[in-house]
Amino acid sequence: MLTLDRVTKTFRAGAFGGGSTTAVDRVSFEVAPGELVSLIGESGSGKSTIGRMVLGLTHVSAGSLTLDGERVRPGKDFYRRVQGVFQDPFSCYNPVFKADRVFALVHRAYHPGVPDKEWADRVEAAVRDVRLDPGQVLGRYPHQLSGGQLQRLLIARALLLDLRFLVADEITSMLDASTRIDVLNLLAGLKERGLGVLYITHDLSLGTYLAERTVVLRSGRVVERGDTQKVFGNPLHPYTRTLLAAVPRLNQPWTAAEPVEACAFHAGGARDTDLYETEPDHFVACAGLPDCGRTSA
Ligand SMILES: Nc1ncnc2c1ncn2[C@@H]1O[C@H](COP(=O)(O)OP(=O)(O)OP(=O)(O)O)[C@@H](O)[C@H]1O
Repeated sequence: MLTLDRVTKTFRAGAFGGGSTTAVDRVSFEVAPGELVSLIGESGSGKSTIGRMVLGLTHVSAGSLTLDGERVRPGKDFYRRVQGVFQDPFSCYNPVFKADRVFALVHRAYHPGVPDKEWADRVEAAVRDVRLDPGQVLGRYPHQLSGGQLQRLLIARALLLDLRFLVADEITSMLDASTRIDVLNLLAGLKERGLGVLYITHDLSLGTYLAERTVVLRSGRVVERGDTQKVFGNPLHPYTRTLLAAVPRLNQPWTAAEPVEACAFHAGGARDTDLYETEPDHFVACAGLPDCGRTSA
C-alpha cells in the first residue's frame, strides 16, 4: 500500500536560491495493491514531482510517504519492488545497447543467482507477456524499435523484478491510439497480478479508462479525489468540471471551458487543503459548495 499523508515538496527558486516554490502542497491519498489510481491535472500541477517522490528520485520536504508502512529508501532493495515508466521510452535506453542488454543488466543487478538459461526463459516469458515476439525485438537497437515496443519492453523489465508498485508517468502520450490501448491493457494485467499503479496523466479519458480511483491536482493541491465514477460522474469542484468540459467530444462543437470563478480555492481564498467527504469515497476541497460552510469570501 502506498500512502501519502500531507506530502509537500518545496523547491528552491530565484537567481540565488533565496526564494522557494511549493510544487506539491499537503497531498494525501493511498494506492492499494491491485489498484490503479490516476493522478490528473494540468501541466505544472505537480504530478511528476509526486511520481518522483514515490520513486525516491527527489526528497519529500514535509509530510510522510510510505510504501507498505516503510519510508522510501532508494536502493537496490527498493527498486526491486518499485519502478517507474516514463513518457519518452527512448530516453530510458542507451542507444548503443541492444534491447536484450537491458535485461542482462537486470539479471546482474537483481537476480545474479539465477542461472543464464533460466534467466533467458524468464526474459522470453516476460517479453511474450507484453505481447512482443522475443525473436523480433531482443536483438535490436532502440532506434530499430517503435515507441510502443520500447514502452512494452520497459514494462517487461518491470515484470522481471519482484515488483509491488509501478509509477507510470504519461506513458501513453507518445503512442498512437491503438498502441495506447494495448499499453493500458497491459497495465490492467499488472493490476490483476496485485501491483499498485500510480498512473500520471493530463488526459482525462485515459485516466478514467482503468482507474478505480482518481486524484485531481491543481497547483500542487488535491481539489477532488475518490472513486473514479463518482469524481467524473458527479464532479463537485469547479476545476474538475472545467477539466471535464474541456475534453473534446466527437460530433460536438468544442466550447471553451468555463472559468473557475466559483471556487474559493482558485481565488486563493481557501487557507488549507482539507477535503470534505461528500459521499463515501468522494472528497472535494473547499470550492464554494453550498453546504461546506467554510467557503471564504
Ligand atoms: N527541480 C525543480 N526545481 C524547481 N522547480 C521545479 C523542479 N521540478 C519541478 N518544478 C516545478 O514544480 C511544479 C510542478 O512540476 P511538475 O513537473 O511536477 O508538474 P506536472 O504536473 O508533472 O507537469 P507536466 O504535465 O507538464 O509534466 C512546476 O511549477 C515546476 O516548474
